[in-house]
Amino acid sequence: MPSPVSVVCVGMAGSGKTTFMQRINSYLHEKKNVPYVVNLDPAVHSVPFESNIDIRDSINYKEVMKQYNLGPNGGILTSLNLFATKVDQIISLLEKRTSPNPENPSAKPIEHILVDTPGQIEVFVWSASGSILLETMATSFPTVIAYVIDTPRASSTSTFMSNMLYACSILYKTKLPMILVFNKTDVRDAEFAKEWMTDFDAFQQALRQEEDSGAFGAEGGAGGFGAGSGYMGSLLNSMSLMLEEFYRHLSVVGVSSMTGDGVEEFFEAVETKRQEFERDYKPELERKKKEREEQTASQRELELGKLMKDMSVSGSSRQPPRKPAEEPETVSEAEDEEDEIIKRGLADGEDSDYEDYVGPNAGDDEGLSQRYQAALSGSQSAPTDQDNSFTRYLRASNMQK
Ligand SMILES: Nc1nc2c(ncn2[C@@H]2O[C@H](COP(=O)(O)OP(=O)(O)OP(=O)(O)O)[C@@H](O)[C@H]2O)c(=O)[nH]1
Repeated sequence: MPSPVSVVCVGMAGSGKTTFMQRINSYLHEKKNVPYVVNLDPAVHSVPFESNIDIRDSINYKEVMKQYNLGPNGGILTSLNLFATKVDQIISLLEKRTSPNPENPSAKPIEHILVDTPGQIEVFVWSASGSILLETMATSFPTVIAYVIDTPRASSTSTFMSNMLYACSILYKTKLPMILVFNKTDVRDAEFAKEWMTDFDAFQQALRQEEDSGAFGAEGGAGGFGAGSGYMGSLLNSMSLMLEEFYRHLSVVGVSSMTGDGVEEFFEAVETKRQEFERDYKPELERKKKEREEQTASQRELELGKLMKDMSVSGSSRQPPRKPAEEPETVSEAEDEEDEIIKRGLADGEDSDYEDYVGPNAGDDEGLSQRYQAALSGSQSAPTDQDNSFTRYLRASNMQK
């Protein structure tokens, strides 16, 4: 059985993300292939579908704004940051729900995880918490980005190009397979967009038509805009050439979230991208994960080494005490000496007791080092009481749904 795929919907405010989520959710319900729905938008008033995990259940966005004295975007960002601290519990919950249930083997395991994100796209895509959530998700499940575009509003060459550049930057940032969803096809068919992405001449022709109609300003005008020779025209031209390579890595579908047109095609694209993820992205992600783990392990080793060194400096008798004959010659030397005296706990400057002190020997160092190793590795994996209570909370809220 193929592994469950996670579909993360991103898109500019008003592109129809939520309506699209509602549509694909109801499509899967119709197919008796019930998805697992995650809402990551803390500021949304009401969602027209049921979420299994909802950021709003654990984070009160309005309260976050008030407590941290933040504006709307800062509030969303901080809410996401708070939520991201519990990403491990969320992933283990998702893993549990997507694997076969031993108590009910006939129950169909979840095949799709649908994730809705905040309308302020940059708050999610360019924030550390957004990256953490996406990366962690991608290390557990094949993850696909569905970038929703408002087709009627992308029908001029310049807005189309702005949208493509935005999509390109998201692809570059997330490094995940992407599907371009041209939404609202009941208002404007997406054929023009597909054509512009595959046929450079068609895009050039549309560009020329817009220039001729004066869309970028009159010929010989202040900006020098004009037929064929204008700044905007040549910029759009070279950008569309540059984006050719980017287009090749995308799946493009036209959808109407209103009528449901194109939804089947969308899920075909999801399947193609899931396979692509397994083939191309997963090995790269695993290589990076291994690299990070190795880095963390060597960093931990380094910290441990430093810790052991510090302990032997402050606690052992390896450092010979300064001879009383050596008088300090400068103020800083005098201060250093005073520090030394405080360290030894000999306020009167006599160091006879200090000579008697026996620091930890090499065998003890080793034992201590092992104990620290154990403690450090333990602190990485053992869930705290707080973690457990959050998991219980998530489970409870999930059961109610
Ligand atoms: N005609 C038409 N309108 C649509 C379609 N999808 C969404 N809309 C409309 O577009 C508007 C915005 O839709 P939303 O789903 O709220 O968009 P959103 O991207 O979630 O918006 P934010 O919550 O601000 O991020 C609403 O008025 C929808 O009714 C569609 O396929 N066709």
